[in-house]
Amino acid sequence: MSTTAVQGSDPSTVHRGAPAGEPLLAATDLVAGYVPGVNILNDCNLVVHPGELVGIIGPNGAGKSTLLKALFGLVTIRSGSVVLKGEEITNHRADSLVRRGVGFVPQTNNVFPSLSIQENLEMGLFQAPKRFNERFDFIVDLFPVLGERRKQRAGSLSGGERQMVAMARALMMDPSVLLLDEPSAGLSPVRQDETFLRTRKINKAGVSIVIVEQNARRCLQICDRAYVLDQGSNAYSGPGRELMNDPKVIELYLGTLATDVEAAAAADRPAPAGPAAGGPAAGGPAAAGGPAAGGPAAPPAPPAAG
Ligand SMILES: Nc1ncnc2c1ncn2[C@@H]1O[C@H](COP(=O)(O)OP(=O)(O)OP(=O)(O)O)[C@@H](O)[C@H]1O
Repeated sequence: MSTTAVQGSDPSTVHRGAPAGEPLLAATDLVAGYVPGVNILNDCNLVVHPGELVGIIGPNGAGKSTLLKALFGLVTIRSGSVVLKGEEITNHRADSLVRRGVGFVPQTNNVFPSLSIQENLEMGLFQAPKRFNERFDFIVDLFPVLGERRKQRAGSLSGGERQMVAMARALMMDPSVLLLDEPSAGLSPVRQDETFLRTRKINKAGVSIVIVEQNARRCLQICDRAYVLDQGSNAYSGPGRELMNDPKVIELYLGTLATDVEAAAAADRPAPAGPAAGGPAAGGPAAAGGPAAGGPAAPPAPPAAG
């Protein structure tokens, strides 16, 4: 089945493949931006149903990170609405969103390097410290290594391990939906794989997830549904594996099929032209927003990921 290009904001095309029933999170016709008069999101739509893992992919500068930040109150929404569990949360402050069940993991500066793993997790629960033992048990069930190494300084961890701590910190408040901003960025391929598996594991534990990713193929492999954003609007949407095999999405956003490259290599001829596989080149503007808002002050930048 080929994927439907999104036309206007007809929910049946904008949210193709979405389960029936009341969504957990629904963003409708969002217009948002940083500079007065310049909109980065243009009538952007997204729904997340309970238990879903939803991906957001698209070229550099498409507005993927901006969409997450708008959902989390870090970028002002100029028009449109965000509804969580039937309740309007448009432009609510991040700390209030955290209390209501929205977790956010920024792309960078997302751990306190001078604090231990346990202290980082305590920071994630500063609005409800009495729940520490219960939530810590949940985290250690998911990621046993965090229990074994709870006294280790976060700054001494590898990039992939720091991402794990950042996700765990956001999970401490028991969110119903977790927003992940490019968790694989800057990691080696092996660490990226681990990060995608961890994301899936968190989702299987019952947490709905919205994940923004540069690594479009891996993202489509793990997510239930995905949205392709282009210039701040929905371009395509559908089940992850359908999008991955849709010729238009491949041509515009995913690049040459790996199988084409393999076949070309075997035949010792150039692969078909197209953008680099794995999505457009990284190196877009640095994401604004800093550490998970709704939490304590910004931790200093962690050492380079590895
Ligand atoms: N803090 C900011 N102030 C002004 N403009 C910004 C800010 N952050 C991002 N932008 C602009 O918003 C647009 C969308 O950026 P955004 O980071 O949301 O895109 P993206 O799809 O996540 O891209 P990438 O994959 O490169 O991270 C870009 O044109 C960018 O320059």
